[in-house]
Amino acid sequence: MSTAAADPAPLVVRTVEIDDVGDLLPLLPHDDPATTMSWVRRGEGIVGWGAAARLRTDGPARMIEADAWWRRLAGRMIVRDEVGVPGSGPVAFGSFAFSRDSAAGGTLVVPRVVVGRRDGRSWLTVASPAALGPAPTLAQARGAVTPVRAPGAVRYRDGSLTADQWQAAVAEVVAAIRAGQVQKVVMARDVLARTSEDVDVRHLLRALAAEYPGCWTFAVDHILGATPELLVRRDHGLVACRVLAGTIRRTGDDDDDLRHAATLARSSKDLEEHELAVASVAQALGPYCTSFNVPEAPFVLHLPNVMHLASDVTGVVDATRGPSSLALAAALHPTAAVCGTPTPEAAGVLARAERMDRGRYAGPVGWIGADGDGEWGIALRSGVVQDARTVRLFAGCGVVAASDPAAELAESEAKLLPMRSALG
Ligand SMILES: C=C(O[C@H]1C=CC=C(C(=O)O)[C@@H]1O)C(=O)O
Repeated sequence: MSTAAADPAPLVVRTVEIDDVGDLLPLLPHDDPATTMSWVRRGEGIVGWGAAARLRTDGPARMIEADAWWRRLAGRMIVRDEVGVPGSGPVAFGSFAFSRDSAAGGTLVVPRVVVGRRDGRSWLTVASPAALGPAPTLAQARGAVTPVRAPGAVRYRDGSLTADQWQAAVAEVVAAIRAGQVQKVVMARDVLARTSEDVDVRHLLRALAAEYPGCWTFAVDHILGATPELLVRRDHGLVACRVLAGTIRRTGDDDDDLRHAATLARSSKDLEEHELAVASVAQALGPYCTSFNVPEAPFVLHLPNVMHLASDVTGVVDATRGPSSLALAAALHPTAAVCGTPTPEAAGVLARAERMDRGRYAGPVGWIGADGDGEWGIALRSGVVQDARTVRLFAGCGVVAASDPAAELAESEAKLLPMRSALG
């Protein structure tokens, strides 16, 4: 089921080129987690604020309904785009729950203002129901800017399970895998952060982007984070997915880390986890592609906190009649990197073992343009702003027959680190 504020009047969308803005994140004018949006990597991408149109969806068809709503809305817009690059012109940011049964559902938001930067070019997009007026300026579009605040002191407490309970749950899942019920299950846990000052999402986003420039720093409708995993990008018919599964922690010592990277690349436990994740992407994407490439072996992706086995899967779809980036995200979700193998059985096992609703964590997050192109990540290494001073952090680990609960707990702590250090 979906609800939009009303069937909105046709939006007028205007994009103009502006002087190089440098950093995008400092442009965000306010701290409202409902209407502060980001999709930024290595200083490029888009940020947005305000809401010219908004859709809320639920249930198994939450992404497909959102895709249809966007197609209808985009089809009725009056557009003047003087830049014509991915992310200019009309865009909607979205985030969707991991589970079809989650109360968290999904959201698509068309920001009132978007600022983008790509290949040295910067642009400003303004969307409103008004008639096409004079070209907007960045200062007008930002309006009143509030100062960025740090969250102050932070106290952490257990989420749905204590660390011991979570390790016991992982042990039960390992037993179920060894008994042949499933092959792989991704087990997640949550931790609650309580801050002494109100949370300003801009503070967290800037810290994440500074520490994890190679990740996509995202924010949409209360969830934010820095994810290394690209569920799908569609750009003029070219489709790309960055599949991650199989992890080792960084030690901080470069020589040790290089040795660990070599160990990871040979680890049969991690290679098994990774192969299952790649297979799930290949199976879901294959039917939509006219050609398709899956690398023979993964490479090791180095992040400041962990290293992952990574594979870049690419394909070609029909750019005019093929599925949109959001439809592809719907087809791919949930991959075995966040759910397990086989998908339905793993989803059942994790729902029982985790004893929590994952909400938007591990769901698709990203943006879509009027032509259906866009980028969708998996909302990992993330937190949900639950109220002014509470952020719920999440992290998960792929569990296979050879997994050890204590090692998985340590891995989940390493994956919580980006959000913990952003909180200060
Ligand atoms: C589920 C998460 O990570 C996935 C992505 C990369 C590596 C993973 C792993 O090695 O377990 C997980 O499959 C998470 O970060 O919350």
